[in-house]
Amino acid sequence: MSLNAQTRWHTFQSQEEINQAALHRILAAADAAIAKYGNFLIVLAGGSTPKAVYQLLAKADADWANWHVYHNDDRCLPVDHVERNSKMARDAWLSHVAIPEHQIHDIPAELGNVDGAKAYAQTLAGVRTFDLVILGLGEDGHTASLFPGHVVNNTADAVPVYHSPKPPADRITISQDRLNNTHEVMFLVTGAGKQEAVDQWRAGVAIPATLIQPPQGVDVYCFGVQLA
Ligand SMILES: O=C1O[C@H](COP(=O)(O)O)[C@@H](O)[C@H](O)[C@H]1O
Repeated sequence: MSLNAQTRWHTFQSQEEINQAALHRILAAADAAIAKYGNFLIVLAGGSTPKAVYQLLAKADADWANWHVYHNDDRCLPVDHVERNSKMARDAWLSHVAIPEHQIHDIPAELGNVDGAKAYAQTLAGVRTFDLVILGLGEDGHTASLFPGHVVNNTADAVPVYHSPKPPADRITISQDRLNNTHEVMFLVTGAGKQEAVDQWRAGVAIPATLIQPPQGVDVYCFGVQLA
């Protein structure tokens, strides 16, 4: 199957429509996984795009006791730094629901990219195929902390990132191969400045987001005008 055939584009007219659709997709994936496996393994995107969806999840009714939460990347900054992806997710959502603390797996990016990546690779060791990976798209086409021009590093499930073009320079990301080890992927693509990356993606140009090709393909939630 071609790359584009595995990329399903879902278009919406407003941010609120995207947020509601994403909310329902996440809750449905959770119900299905808990019915099948007894638990739900979700991997969160960072950045600004998913925050409103996380705020909706904070008010949702779900079987939180069976949710296990991971992050697709984080920035090497102090734990309580406003730019930490884990802080954003906790403030918007995770601190407001009854997911057991030991099932919230923050990336220990405060340890630095080498030690933090090693520790997170150990956290991921033996974890089954993820159920749902949520991803964002940067203006330069990056996703998670997989950046254009960087050598793809699949030596471990979590790997250090150096010289990120988007600050901070040091980061940790789940590797391409481990992100692809998932039943579902949902990209949330909104925000100014993403049009060029979307155009490249749709034209079949290789950008970091196109490294994500799990067996079931990916679903991209974006505005209709982005595809016009
Ligand atoms: O730096 C990052 O950027 C991407 C996109 O962020 P956004 O603010 O444009 O939504 C994000 O998906 C990634 O997790 C984050 O670390």
